[in-house]
Amino acid sequence: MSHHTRSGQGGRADIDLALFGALGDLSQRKLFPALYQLDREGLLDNRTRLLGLARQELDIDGFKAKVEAALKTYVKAEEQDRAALKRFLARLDYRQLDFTSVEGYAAIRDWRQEGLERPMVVYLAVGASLYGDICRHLEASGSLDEASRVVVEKPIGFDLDSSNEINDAIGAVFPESRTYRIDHYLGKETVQNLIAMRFANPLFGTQWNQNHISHVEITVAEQVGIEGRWGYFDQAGQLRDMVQNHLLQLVCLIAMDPPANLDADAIRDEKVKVLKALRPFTDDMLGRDVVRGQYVAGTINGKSVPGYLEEEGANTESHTESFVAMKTGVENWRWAGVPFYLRTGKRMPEKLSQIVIHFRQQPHYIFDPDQRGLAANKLVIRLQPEEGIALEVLTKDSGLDKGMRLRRGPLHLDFNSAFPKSRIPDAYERLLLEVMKGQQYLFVRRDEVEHAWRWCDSLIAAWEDRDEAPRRYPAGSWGPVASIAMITQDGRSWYEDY
Ligand SMILES: NC(=O)C1=CN([C@@H]2O[C@H](COP(=O)(O)OP(=O)(O)OC[C@H]3O[C@@H](n4cnc5c(N)ncnc54)[C@H](OP(=O)(O)O)[C@@H]3O)[C@@H](O)[C@H]2O)C=CC1
Ligand SMILES: O=C1O[C@H](COP(=O)(O)O)[C@@H](O)[C@H](O)[C@H]1O
Repeated sequence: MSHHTRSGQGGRADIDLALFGALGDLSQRKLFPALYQLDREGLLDNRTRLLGLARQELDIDGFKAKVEAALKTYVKAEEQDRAALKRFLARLDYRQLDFTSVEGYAAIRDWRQEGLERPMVVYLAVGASLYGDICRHLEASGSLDEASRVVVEKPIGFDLDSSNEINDAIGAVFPESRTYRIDHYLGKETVQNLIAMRFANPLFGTQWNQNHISHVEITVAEQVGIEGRWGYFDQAGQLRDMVQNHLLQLVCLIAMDPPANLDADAIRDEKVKVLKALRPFTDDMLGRDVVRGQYVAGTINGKSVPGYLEEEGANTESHTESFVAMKTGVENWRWAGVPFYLRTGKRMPEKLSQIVIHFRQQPHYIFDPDQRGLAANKLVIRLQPEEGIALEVLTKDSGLDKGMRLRRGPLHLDFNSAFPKSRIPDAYERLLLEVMKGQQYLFVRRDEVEHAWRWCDSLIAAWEDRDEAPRRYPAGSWGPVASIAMITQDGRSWYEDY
């Protein structure tokens, strides 16, 4: 049986996992908790082993103590289960390793000897500058076989050229069919529901085009600032950090044509077509259709927070954007003339990720002329918090004195109350499980990364030519006033029923 399809006893994931950067932030905060949850849910094969790799000298007990502490911190108290924790810790092993030197990689090859009958997943929870070295050293040390898979984190580069270098280095060792590029937004429950909602419901399937949709809005607002990551973030900015990957993936899932089936490449082929059809930015659009912002000191939930230029390690000259809003479009038959308004920023009043599909009005209006603006449906897809989908519909206002007054109200599917018993898994749980099963549909293919960068690079080049300071916005606000003007100039507004 091929390693690719093997799923182990009872459909459980039967792999060995080697985790590079096992003591880093991502591993401790996200990956170990996700792996623990998979184990607790009975989704890991009894034989599955986890090897932590990091620079620190630690014995196995010291490593287990760190992982246990991370689980106690990052797993909800009611989900901590003594038996599951014991079983999980028993799977762990640890090797100290300098990732840049091939010496020491033999330890991975030796650890593999026990598990050769099942595939090894190599997870690179380290900066992308190390991906090339690690892949080469894994190969040179004989630690890999024809079934080994690699998982890599974002950001894949800083622009198209640097992403090509990184992808070439990975591709020299791992073929595309065994490379899993993470975009954790693809692991979020509601993001996957976009596929189910669009392609399983004829109601939406027939309406999903420029004949029926007037515009699309995507807001990904974060309450956090840059969380001590000045060194990385100031080089990147919100366009590279959030738009190039997460927001463009959301655009793809909203805009793509129906795939022929649910195979990874069928889905990814359709996403690539969307990325290729994104309207490129020209210089004259910059002032009108794009707003860059940077937060200054303000207040969130009654607490004062510093401005971007006062963050730890800041360089006070920086013009890096912590907010971006833009109007773009997908230039094809389905979406011609439908604006896609995107906005994302740090230090906004609340954490909120949502997509709003605005449907067109009826061709002929017969109700109160004062209510004309109300008369259209909106589909609100809430990614976080409180995952759910609401369809805003119009009904008659009740009461004898109301005549035929219209009233807006939601047909609402709140995942937590509709399906109270089902825990909504963290994105990393889903993604890790899919890698273990050898399924690639929730991972980003190389050409998706390339087209996304090509589009972003055109915008960045235009920004660099202008070298304008970003507009200021107070922390705790919804971004620069210009981002509101950008949409009101089209006679629309950002959806505000939060
Ligand atoms: N943290 C997050 O929430 C997210 C992270 N990512 C991506 O995930 C990756 C990891 O991020 P994060 O966990 O935050 O980074 P960290 O810096 O916290 O972790 C990286 C780990 O790798 C170790 N390391 C670095 N170089 C070497 C080396 N030469 N030899 C051995 N060990 C080494 C570090 O060890 P030491 O501490 O000793 O230097 C550290 O433990 C990055 O690509 C990041 O962009 C993506 C999305 C979210
Ligand atoms: O990839 C990243 O995502 C987080 C936001 O993720 P979310 O799941 O909390 O919405 C962002 O804060 C970070 O800067 C970025 O690198």
